[in-house]
Amino acid sequence: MKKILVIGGNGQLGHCLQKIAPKYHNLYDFNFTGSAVVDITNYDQVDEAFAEYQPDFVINASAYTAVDLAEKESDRAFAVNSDAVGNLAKVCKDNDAVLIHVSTDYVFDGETNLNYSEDDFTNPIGVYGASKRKGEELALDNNPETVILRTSWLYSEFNKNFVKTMLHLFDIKDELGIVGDQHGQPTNANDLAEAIMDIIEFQKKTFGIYHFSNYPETTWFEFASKIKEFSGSEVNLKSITTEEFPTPAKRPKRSTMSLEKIEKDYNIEPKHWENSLRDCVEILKLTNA
Ligand SMILES: NC(=O)C1=CN([C@@H]2O[C@H](COP(=O)(O)OP(=O)(O)OC[C@H]3O[C@@H](n4cnc5c(N)ncnc54)[C@H](OP(=O)(O)O)[C@@H]3O)[C@@H](O)[C@H]2O)C=CC1
Ligand SMILES: Cc1cn([C@H]2C[C@H](O)[C@@H](COP(=O)(O)OP(=O)(O)O[C@H]3O[C@@H](C)C(=O)[C@@H](O)[C@H]3O)O2)c(=O)[nH]c1=O
Repeated sequence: MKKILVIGGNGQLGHCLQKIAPKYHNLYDFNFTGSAVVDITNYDQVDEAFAEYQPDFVINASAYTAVDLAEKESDRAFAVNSDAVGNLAKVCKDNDAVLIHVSTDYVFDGETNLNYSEDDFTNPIGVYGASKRKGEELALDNNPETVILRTSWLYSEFNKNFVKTMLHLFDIKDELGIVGDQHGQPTNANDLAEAIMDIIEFQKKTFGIYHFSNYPETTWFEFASKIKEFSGSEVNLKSITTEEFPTPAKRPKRSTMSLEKIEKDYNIEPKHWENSLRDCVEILKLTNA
């Protein structure tokens, strides 16, 4: 049986992978590790994990994802999102394991009206995006046979994310201002977990950078408006500008990504974000999470 090692197994994506793992129990032996057991910046722990689990595939679901805090904790962000990823790619190469790594739309500056393709020029405007971009480069330099999935605006029923933040704020506020001039593609992390498994299952693998998200594009305001609709909240939402919601880190104005390459090479069709959002809000309503 092929073995899959998941690093960052307690994060949002890690939980979604844990959720679908039972579907594959006849095909793959999964090992989920959290940062307490495998700290990706501790290269000895990474080596020990490879020696113990001898994985055929490694999914890197770990990352430093605090976009605003990264502006102050740049060293930590680069250690986790760049250097450790470069090391992991090298260890995968040395051990004949295929690395599936996850990156972000925040590698782009967002100053375009078009959907970014995988080859488009990157120009991160914050520390988090810069650290993720450096991780992409180091991974591919050290191991060209790495699959990098760039995704965007992830949410799910697990951990902290925009959907859960909104539902919480809807409960405690009468009115909320949400930025309406930043465009992107919300993505249910459960769909990302499925796409990762589809790639692992795909026989004729191709490597490099792929974009994966739900589609089409929207704004944070429209996204919040649908969360409101699906949850049945009575909150009053107001579309505001980026300038009216100052944050320590800048966010791209339009980081929308073309999804053609993954469809062509891996036969993975994107799902409409509203359908995937509806599923998530239903789960959250049922579980009161
Ligand atoms: N969230 C989003 O909106 C988006 C995320 N992405 C990318 O998707 C991937 C998954 O993100 P998501 O699941 O949301 O992230 P989360 O923040 O939910 O989870 C990240 C996980 O990484 C772990 N981690 C942090 N530092 C280390 C470390 N040194 N060693 C091992 N594990 C560590 C954390 O564990 P612990 O807390 O125990 O330290 C946490 O469980 C990441 O690569 C992220 O950059 C891309 C686009 C959007
Ligand atoms: C809470 C809140 C946020 N906002 C805005 C701020 C920001 O522009 C936008 C989203 O805010 P958040 O801080 O939740 O999202 P942010 O951390 O920027 O999300 C990003 O996370 C990283 C990890 C990624 O890789 C990206 O793809 C993206 O998902 O919503 C409001 O306008 N009103 C509000 O009440």
